[in-house]
Amino acid sequence: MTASVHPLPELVSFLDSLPEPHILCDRSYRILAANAAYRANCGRPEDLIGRKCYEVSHRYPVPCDQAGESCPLARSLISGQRERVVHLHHTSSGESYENIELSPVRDAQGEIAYFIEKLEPLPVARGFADDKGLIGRSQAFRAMLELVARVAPSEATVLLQGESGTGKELAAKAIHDASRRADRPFVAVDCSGLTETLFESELFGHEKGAFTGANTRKIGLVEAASGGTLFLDEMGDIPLTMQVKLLRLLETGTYRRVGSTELIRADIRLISATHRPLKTLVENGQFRQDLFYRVNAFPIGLPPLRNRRDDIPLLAEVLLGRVAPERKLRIAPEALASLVAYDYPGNVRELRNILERASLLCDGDTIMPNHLPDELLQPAATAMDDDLTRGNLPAAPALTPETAAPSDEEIAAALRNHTGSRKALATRLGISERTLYRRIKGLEAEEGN
Ligand SMILES: Nc1ncnc2c1ncn2[C@@H]1O[C@H](COP(=O)(O)OP(=O)(O)OP(=O)(O)O)[C@@H](O)[C@H]1O
Repeated sequence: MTASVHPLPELVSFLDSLPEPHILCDRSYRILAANAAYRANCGRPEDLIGRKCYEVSHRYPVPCDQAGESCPLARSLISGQRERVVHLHHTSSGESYENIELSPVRDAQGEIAYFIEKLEPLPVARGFADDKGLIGRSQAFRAMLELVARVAPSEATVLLQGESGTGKELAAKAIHDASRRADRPFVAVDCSGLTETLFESELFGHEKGAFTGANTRKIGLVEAASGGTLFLDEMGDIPLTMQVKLLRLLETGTYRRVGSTELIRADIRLISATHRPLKTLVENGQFRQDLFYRVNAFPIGLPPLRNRRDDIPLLAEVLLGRVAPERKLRIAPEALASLVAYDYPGNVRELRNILERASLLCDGDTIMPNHLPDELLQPAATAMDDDLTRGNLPAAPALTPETAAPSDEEIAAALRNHTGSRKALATRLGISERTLYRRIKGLEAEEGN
């Protein structure tokens, strides 16, 4: 039986028949009824009925829009229609992201009298207890998550744009997991690692004898992803000649294996990612405009970590639990202050690496400043001077999608001067480690010519 204080028996019994958690509120945010699914999720009737929805879900003393979040009830009162938002809610299993759908219910005079709120857990971020999901609470992160949640159930082609280590692959996987294709394959392809000749046969497969070394017939990644999602990472690195083939696949929905004349129908959803500004590449003639419009149907920007600094304490805590699950490590306030002040050219990946290293250096249960790398402990200018005296590269300005990738000369100079690991160098250049390897390979090939 639905718990309620309201004499609306038909509506209340209808709510109780619904499997998803639902509540009925009045215009002043008061919960009038909660169905069984909601009570199982969020608490006993005496803790719910008559209380304000923002107190129950958020533990806020004021409505969400006065606490810096968007409030679907306030929005619905203005728009007069159904509103959807993504909120972080307190549930019986801890904090978790929920899709909230709020529908107004009108009285006989046509005035909005009540609201029905439906809650659905968001498969794109199953809460922080999950060992893989996206983590964040900041405004910039929520705006990104809301787009991810909205586009996931559709078939739209998505372009994820953001610096290296901002979580593009994690977001792509989240979209796949929340889509109708979730139980089919998610196939990730690193386009920067593929040479021109490999690109076509890897993507489309080849027939036996199609070229020297093709001893057997091989299915391509498009076929392997059939029914699921194909994730093309580092889309900006696809050579122009291959862009034509990709465009044809997207336009016709068909492709041919190398060495075959048979047309095969592709059943994939495409998600691509880039840390390079595709628009600038189009202007420079390095990326086809027609392909750009195809892949850019639904762009989502992933914010760099330094633009969502308020997420660092939460990220640090959850990531520490992920890198050292068997230990109960905590972070000393001084160490946390250094973590929050740092700029993270390598974004969340760099934070994760810093925490992994700190957990290995820490014998006790508290991460102290001396477990953190030097560059976090010095003011920016001092860190840079120090680096210069050691002959290391000064921290490169972090690459944003608006700025260019480092030139070959910059990479060659960085390689000559850098004494640390390749991982550290990639971080400083603001590119992923695999991109650095590819660029070094390119430089070596040039030197060999
Ligand atoms: N919001 C986040 N919450 C939790 N972990 C994250 C988040 N963003 C990134 N990470 C972690 O940071 C690392 C890098 O993430 P990911 O590979 O998705 O980044 P990327 O943008 O695809 O990087 P690249 O452009 O270099 O391929 C992974 O270990 C991932 O789990």
